[in-house]
Amino acid sequence: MTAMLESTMVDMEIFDSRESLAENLAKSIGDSLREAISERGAASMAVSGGSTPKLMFQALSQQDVDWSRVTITLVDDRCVAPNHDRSNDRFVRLNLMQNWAAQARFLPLIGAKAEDLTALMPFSICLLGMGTDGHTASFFPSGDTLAQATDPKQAAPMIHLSAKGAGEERVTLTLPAIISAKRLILHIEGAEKRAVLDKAQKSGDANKLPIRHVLRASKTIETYWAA
Ligand SMILES: O=C1O[C@H](COP(=O)(O)O)[C@@H](O)[C@H](O)[C@H]1O
Repeated sequence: MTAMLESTMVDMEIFDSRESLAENLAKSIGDSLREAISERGAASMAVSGGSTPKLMFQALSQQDVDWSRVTITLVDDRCVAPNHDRSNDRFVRLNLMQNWAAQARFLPLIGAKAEDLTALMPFSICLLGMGTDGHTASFFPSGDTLAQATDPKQAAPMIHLSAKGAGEERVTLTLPAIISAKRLILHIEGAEKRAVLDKAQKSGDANKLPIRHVLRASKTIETYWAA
């Protein structure tokens, strides 16, 4: 299914089960990583945390890729210790940096230097998630630096943000860093998130459903969804 919003194309791939989505998305990302390595000798990938990508990360970690040529960083993280149970860094290390993918290089977002992130851009893959409040990355409604984070002319690749609904202080890639990715993927699951995405594709205030900033600024976003 393809939906059009202004200049954005939302290509939605719908799966019968979350397991099938995880397998298919992992294979597709594996293909893109292999292609980037064969064309440029290296690949870079920015991934989201939360809970949704767990199964997909486990499948991706078993893909036959020359992981020693892949650098992985985060789309966003909570400013907590790397062993904290709400750390996206920890989530990625436990679920993605395993099996074959243990050979990949990991660049934690907390403490990353702007030049180290810029060196990875444009990312071969940028994998986004979305909360039921319409946040993506750490673009939270009412975030104190939401305007700077979503400024299409923002030169910094990452920024700190605090918001009432976000819990801890956050660090997030900025909009230009996200939408410049060669492949931009949104992975969401469940009827509630599907309804939020449907709503976000209609006109309305982007600061209230911040996924709209990405939808409106990117040309194409591949969306993977399962109930
Ligand atoms: O806060 C966050 O939430 C989103 C969505 O997480 P999920 O648990 O609903 O999958 C996630 O994409 C983001 O990386 C995370 O920091």
